[in-house]
Amino acid sequence: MNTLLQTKNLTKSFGGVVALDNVDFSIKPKELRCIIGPNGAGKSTFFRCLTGQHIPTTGNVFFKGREITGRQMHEISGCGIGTKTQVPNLFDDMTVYENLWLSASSNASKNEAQDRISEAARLTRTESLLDEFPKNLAHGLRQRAELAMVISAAPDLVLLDEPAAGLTHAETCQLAKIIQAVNEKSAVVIVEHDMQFVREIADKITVLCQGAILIEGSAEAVLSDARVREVYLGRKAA
Ligand SMILES: Nc1ncnc2c1ncn2[C@@H]1O[C@H](COP(=O)(O)OP(=O)(O)OP(=O)(O)O)[C@@H](O)[C@H]1O
Repeated sequence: MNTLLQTKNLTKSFGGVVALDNVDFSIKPKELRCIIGPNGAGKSTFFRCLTGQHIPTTGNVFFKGREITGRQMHEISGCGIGTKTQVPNLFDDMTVYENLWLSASSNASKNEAQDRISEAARLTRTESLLDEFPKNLAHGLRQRAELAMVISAAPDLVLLDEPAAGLTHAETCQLAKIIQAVNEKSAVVIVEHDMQFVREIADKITVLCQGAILIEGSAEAVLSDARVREVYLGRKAA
């Protein structure tokens, strides 16, 4: 299987605003892709059309060759797509372990779920947090626990919406390493504003601008492209 996720002519309009305009996008299994773009480029809309938070106006989304266009979030996660939005997904009154158990046991036997939790905690370096309640965790630790919950379901694809938001520099560097470890098992698509984080982690980048793909390619080629500097990075990048 060469393509894990694919969109064809993906379009989303809000009244007269075309937020996403005929986007053809694809990623391979185990790929790590960052999606960047200026404010209003359509990044969140694209992310939400993949996760089931938005129903596309026209166009299609395929995952492992099966059409998933317009399916609900729980159906999409059941197909093997794990999503971490900016909205907290941990239950505050359950321990981190219990949260991970909910995710891991949804589609696995008891033993397998236990193994998945151990692996998710190891990859996200949350072993010492398993008995904690999420409400008592500082932002950076909570973000790691949230990621652990997502990967406890052993998804083939992990979608992350601005995972570095609100993190310190040290936490951001650590998150980059954690995501690279997660990427050894799953493909990862990241929508991100933090360019330092993108530079650190990105292998391949897709740039959205005015709802369409402006350019995509290796991080080096994309970040040095004049059009990208103009629309996204501006003079600061010079
Ligand atoms: N629910 C909505 N109703 C109306 N217009 C919307 C809605 N969501 C997004 N838009 C519009 O669609 C366009 C794309 O917005 P979107 O939030 O996807 O961009 P973005 O790249 O994620 O921006 P940002 O980086 O600022 O978060 C913008 O013009 C925005 O105003």
